[in-house]
Amino acid sequence: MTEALFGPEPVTVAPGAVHVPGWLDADRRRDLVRRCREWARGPAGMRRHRMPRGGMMSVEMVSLGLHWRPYAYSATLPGGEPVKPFPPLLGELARADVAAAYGASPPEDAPPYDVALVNFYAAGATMGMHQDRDELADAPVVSLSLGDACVFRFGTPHSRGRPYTDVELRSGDLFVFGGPSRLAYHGVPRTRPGTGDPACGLASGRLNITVRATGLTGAAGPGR
Ligand SMILES: O=C(O)CCC(=O)C(=O)O
Ligand SMILES: [Fe+2]
Repeated sequence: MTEALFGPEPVTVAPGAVHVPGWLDADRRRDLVRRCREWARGPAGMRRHRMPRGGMMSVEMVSLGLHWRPYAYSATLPGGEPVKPFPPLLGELARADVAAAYGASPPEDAPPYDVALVNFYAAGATMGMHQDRDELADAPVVSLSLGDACVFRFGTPHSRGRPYTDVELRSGDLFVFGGPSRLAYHGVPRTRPGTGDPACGLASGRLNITVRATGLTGAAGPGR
């Protein structure tokens, strides 16, 4: 493996969209899985959202910093309970992730990372093609994958259909999408049960963490 010899090499999938295979080392993977388990616990734990047309999402998710539901952020959960705080560690990690993907740190005055969505894919769970467009800030979205591998479908900002690239995301991989790809359609048409990484502490299923800058937690936003 050249990765073992040279370390993780970024692969540009589309302008501003970079895949860094094998980015998280084993200690970081284990630590993130342990943290995800804490974040997943109730109260304010993982839930499946109903889509506007009535169907349920197959992915379970919890958000940190602000509550996300299709398709908006709010400062509290629907029952008024507080949202789990955004962990500073994820903000620091996201900045390091952007630097690893783009070869340059985000500018000092970049909008701060303030929200993370933690998704759990049990066997059979999928995510349809969508844009991440509920954020006001244009900072790149940072995505970290743990556990089972998946097919991550990455398209263009223009349509949920072709052209797109299918990227295999494995445990420890980083994917960053910003710039001209910030609003690209993307989704997870399948995971690959049994291809995971039991040493990271996840016996089955796939975890994905996306870290985002919403531009909403300043004075005027719902995070106030
Ligand atoms: O699970 C993934 O890799 C993608 C997740 C995603 O697109 C999202 O949470 O908006
Ligand atoms: Fe997304």
